[in-house]
Amino acid sequence: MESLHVPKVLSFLSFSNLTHTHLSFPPTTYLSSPSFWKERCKDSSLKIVRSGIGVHVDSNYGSVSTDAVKDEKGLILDTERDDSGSVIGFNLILESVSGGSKINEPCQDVSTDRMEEIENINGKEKEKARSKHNIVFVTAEAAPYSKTGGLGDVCGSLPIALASRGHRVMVVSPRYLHGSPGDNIFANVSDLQCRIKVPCFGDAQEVCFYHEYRKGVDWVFVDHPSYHRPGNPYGNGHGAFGDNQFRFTLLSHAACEAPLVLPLGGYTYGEKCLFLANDWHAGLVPILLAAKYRLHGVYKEARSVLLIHNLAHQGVEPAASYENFGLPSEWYGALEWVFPTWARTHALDTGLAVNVLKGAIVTADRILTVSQGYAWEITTVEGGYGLHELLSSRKPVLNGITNGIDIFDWDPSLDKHIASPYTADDLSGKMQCKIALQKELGLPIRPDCPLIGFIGRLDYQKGIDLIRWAIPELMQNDVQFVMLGSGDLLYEDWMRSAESTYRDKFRGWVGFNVPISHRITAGCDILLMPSRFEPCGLNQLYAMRYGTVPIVHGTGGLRDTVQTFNPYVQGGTGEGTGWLFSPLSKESMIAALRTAIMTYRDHKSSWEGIMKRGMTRDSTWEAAAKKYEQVFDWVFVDPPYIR
Ligand SMILES: Nc1ncnc2c1ncn2[C@@H]1O[C@H](COP(=O)(O)OP(=O)(O)O[C@H]2O[C@H](CO)[C@@H](O)[C@H](O)[C@H]2O)[C@@H](O)[C@H]1O
Repeated sequence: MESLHVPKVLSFLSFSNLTHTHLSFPPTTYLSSPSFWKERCKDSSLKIVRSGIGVHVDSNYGSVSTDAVKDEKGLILDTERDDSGSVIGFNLILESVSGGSKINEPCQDVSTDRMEEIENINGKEKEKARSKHNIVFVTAEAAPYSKTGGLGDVCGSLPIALASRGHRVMVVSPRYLHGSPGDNIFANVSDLQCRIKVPCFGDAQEVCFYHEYRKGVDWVFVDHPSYHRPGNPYGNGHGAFGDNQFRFTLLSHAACEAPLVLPLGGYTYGEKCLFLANDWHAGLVPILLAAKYRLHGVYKEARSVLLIHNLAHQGVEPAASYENFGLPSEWYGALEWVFPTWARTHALDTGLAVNVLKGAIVTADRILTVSQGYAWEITTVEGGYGLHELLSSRKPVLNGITNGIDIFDWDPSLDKHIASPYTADDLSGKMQCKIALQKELGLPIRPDCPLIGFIGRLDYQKGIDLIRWAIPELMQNDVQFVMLGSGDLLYEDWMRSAESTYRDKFRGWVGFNVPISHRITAGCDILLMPSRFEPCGLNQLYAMRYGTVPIVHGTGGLRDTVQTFNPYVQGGTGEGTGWLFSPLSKESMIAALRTAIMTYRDHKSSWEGIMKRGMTRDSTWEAAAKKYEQVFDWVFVDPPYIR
């Protein structure tokens, strides 16, 4: 997907300087808070127009703060002046209303109008969070603006769910332009006319911000020429972009500035916010909070949560590139990463590298993954990708919350991409979808023939090699098989050749196509997911919602979300929503498929029961959002992990 893929077994890395207890940096020699503002302003085209009790900062669009400044106890002091401007008193303002600052007005919370707008999303009263936070998602992808996989889906829908529960939510992501009609997705974003300079890669890099307020969420896009090129967010047909470290360093720096400098809806988010850093691309965010901002008295009340969607990608770069991050040199140890001898390329290779995700793990206030099963797996040698010891050391603050899905985007009764709508009460439309899919793909139209689907990145993670290995045997059965995916060129070529080998049974659609993914999800009877590891997995959730029965390897989030069919319980009606197989072998996968096909053919009512249980299962973000809120409450109870 992106950056360096870290070899699976890195169990004997140097862990010196890695854990919290090992983090020891020289005492800070940084300037106090007002001076820091001066420093920031030098870097970021903001300028101090007056200093004294308070700090006034001017940017391209106006003055950000007022006389208000935090004292040691976390209260806000607002000065009261007479007509001549002399200070005649101070007012204490409670923390709870210190959410952000309106340009040229005293600090106060987000406006009531705006809150009501957030509350009325989807036109119905929603259950509200007990305590509301200013939340800043930082992510390389957010659907519908950008998506290569599940990260985009989650960052496109979880923020909306949280906003609808009363939180103030901003998503910061790059403004990718590819020079294609797809760029139209940014048609409604507006230039905030805010340019800042961020210190990294040996210079002050200028970025600017675009914005769209949609579904209660502030979608903020960082703009820089390095985000404008053909391909996907991480690379093109020639592989990953060589400057991804630069592109995502920019993103993280810009995201840290956004709550301070962007007057969204008239108010900045302010310093008391919660950063949700997604995967390694945003991994610098918790590091910057600890290494730069907090040391200068900024973001002392902010917290960071690292949300791991996939531990296999860590943002590993040569050690010499450390200076590019714009971090103090004494923080090198937080990102230091040493490859084992066998993974080095030549005799003089010392194996020294820097690892952004590792840095985030040792600085974030809490860590989350996208299922409970995966939260445990990443603390094991097999699932930890070299980081298991470090993650184990942070177990007290490590949790897993299973992803939800966007139930409006993925709703078979409303889906505009599919041939015919259907519901759990009336499944007739599903057969129409199957016939339409067979027709579209040029397969023989055979309503009774089990149609098996696969959707996903053609990647080692997804067990695509197992499918390739199993296809000759599977194709001896009376089944049809449809695959949609892109990625590894070897497997793209194999899909094309399998199509000509099994003309009446196999179709391989090479590419990334959202409407087709909906049609496959609706038209197939079975969805196969032999993932080697799967932090959560979304396709099995979509499949169940569409009455398509998942057959999955029992790992991570797949094991947490799919329940194997058991016909002997519930008075003979059975329970379960699909089949889990284990171990990950061709034999066990084919055995599970055979069981499913036999059930499909010979036990129609059992099959319908499996479909309906899947369709009515709760996969909403609403349930997941409540669990996120619990973690948000915990993170604010604890002091910052690195102070
Ligand atoms: N060729 C194609 N055309 C159209 N759509 C395609 C496609 N290939 C994939 N998709 C779509 O991309 C998404 C993939 O989501 P997944 O959760 O299955 O995997 P991914 O590994 O990207 O995400 C990582 O992050 C997510 C989110 O946390 C975790 O669920 C997951 O386990 C983890 O690996 C789905 O919406 C799927 O339909």
